[in-house]
Amino acid sequence: MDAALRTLLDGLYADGTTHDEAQPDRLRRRRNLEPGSAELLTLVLRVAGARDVVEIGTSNAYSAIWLADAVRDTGGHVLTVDVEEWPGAAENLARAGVEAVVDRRLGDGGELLAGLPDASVDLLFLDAERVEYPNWWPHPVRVLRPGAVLAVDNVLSHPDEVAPFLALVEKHGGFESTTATVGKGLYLAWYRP
Ligand SMILES: C[S@@+](CC[C@H](N)C(=O)[O-])C[C@H]1O[C@@H](n2cnc3c(N)ncnc32)[C@H](O)[C@@H]1O
Repeated sequence: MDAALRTLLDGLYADGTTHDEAQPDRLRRRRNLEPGSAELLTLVLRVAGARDVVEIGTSNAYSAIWLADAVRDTGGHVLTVDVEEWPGAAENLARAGVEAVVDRRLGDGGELLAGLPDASVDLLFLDAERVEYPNWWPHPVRVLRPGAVLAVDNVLSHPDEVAPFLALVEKHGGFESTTATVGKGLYLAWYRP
């Protein structure tokens, strides 16, 4: 990542932290991915050579910018979806100069996944309302290509909320996984069906 983009991202993260500290309603907070988690996730993306990347939970596009910068190295693109139009999302993608590799949609993550073809995604990042993930089954796994990466944030900060989804993944089988003790806990799994 070039220094100018990192400066922009650091500014967005700092602004988001200030914003969220002053916002009592959890659902109105931006809840941006922690920088350490973004660094690890995008390193994994690059090492995996992931090209078709899907993010559920755009917020103001902080993590989408990280993903977009990484897919420029793999020749890929990012499809990111959110149920809400967050202030700043479009502007932030433009400021970062990554619009060409990002398809930003408004809608439900589960519906988006249900509409994707089988085995069409190289990296799926789930960063939305965690208790909804089991309702999306089997699509989070159905859409993964062999060798794809499944990433889920907040695994250590909200273990009870992600447990039902991770239990489905475990029961399905075919994953080599770990939870990185970075940020709020980033679950990373490699898919070998
Ligand atoms: C933790 S924030 C995402 C943060 C973002 N990934 C970042 O790092 O900047 C969670 C987001 O999920 C969105 N969301 C909640 N339920 C959703 C759903 N069913 N489908 C898509 N997005 C959803 C919320 O509107 C919110 O913007």
